[in-house]
Amino acid sequence: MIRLDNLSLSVSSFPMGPLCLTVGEGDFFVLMGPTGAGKTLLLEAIAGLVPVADGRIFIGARDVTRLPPERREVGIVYQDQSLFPHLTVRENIRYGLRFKNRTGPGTEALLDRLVEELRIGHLLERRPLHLSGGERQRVALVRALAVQPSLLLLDEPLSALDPAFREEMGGLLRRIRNSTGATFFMVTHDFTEALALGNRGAVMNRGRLEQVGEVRDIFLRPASPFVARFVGMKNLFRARFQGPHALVRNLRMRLPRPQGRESGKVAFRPEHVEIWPESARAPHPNLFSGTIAECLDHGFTCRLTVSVDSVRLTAHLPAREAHRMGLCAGRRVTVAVPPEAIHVI
Ligand SMILES: Nc1ncnc2c1ncn2[C@@H]1O[C@H](COP(=O)(O)OP(=O)(O)OP(=O)(O)O)[C@@H](O)[C@H]1O
Repeated sequence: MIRLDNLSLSVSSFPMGPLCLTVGEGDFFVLMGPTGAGKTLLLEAIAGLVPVADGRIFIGARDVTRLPPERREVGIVYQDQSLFPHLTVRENIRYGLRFKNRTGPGTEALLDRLVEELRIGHLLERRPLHLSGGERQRVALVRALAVQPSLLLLDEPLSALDPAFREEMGGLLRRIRNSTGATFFMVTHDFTEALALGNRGAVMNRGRLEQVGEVRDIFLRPASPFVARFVGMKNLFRARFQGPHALVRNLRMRLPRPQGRESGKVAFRPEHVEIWPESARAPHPNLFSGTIAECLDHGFTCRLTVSVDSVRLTAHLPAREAHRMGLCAGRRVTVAVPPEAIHVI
């Protein structure tokens, strides 16, 4: 549905690309990356809002590289919502419909459904200035979805909503994507959102795509140390390989499979590290005795740092579990790292 063919942009002093990317029809694609990585710029390039220095952009079968935004047939929902300040909510939504020449009973029925589901019925006669950030975001979503674009570009569309409503709107976006078959391309900073909504995605860093693939793969099998750190793989170590084992300093860890090279990096998620009482016999090959160096309470979860010889392992546990076990700094524990949780980079 979207194909970027060696795309380069040069906006001010920020060089981007060359990028190659294919987003399939009907994908819910999530673009992640640290602040300033170039995510919004890429979205804007696809929409036709920033000039292309080199390469091509295809949407469907059409080469849209030189087409103006209004001829690309994409919807866009911005972080700052970009509603017309002098029009009411109703007029803002209708403007999009008229502009795209979408009329008829089907459109009216969809509009009614969207107004109801995004709960903006009571806002229709107001102007954007008199709406909260979350209300403006909902109006912008209705305006973009009402024209039934085959490609919808979303720049953090849920960021101004409270957590409960955010989850609900995420569910709504997924339902709309499923029922329309449209392709969604969404920038997000929220990992939970990326995992819950996206089927495919990418991580961007300094104007380049570090990894493209299934969202779960990005979180479980990062392709580079940068992606591993970005997606929260707190345990990332240099290692030497000996057949099916990795040596991280003095720790010998069993790997899921033998490695054909001498050295590299191993990474595993803190959520996959298990903490057992010192005396327990955990059913794992990778068991290490250590001392809790730090126990940080995050409310519903605890982050533990455990010193095992000179290696510091990080584990995330449900807070209830950590309290039940009486975990605190100085306690001796057994740490288990399931081999299948270890990813080799
Ligand atoms: N119109 C512009 N003119 C010049 N520089 C720009 C323009 N838009 C963005 N930039 C610069 O390009 C870089 C990438 O910006 P971009 O907004 O794409 O980042 P981002 O990944 O979306 O960040 P965030 O997550 O903070 O929204 C930044 O250094 C920014 O200052």
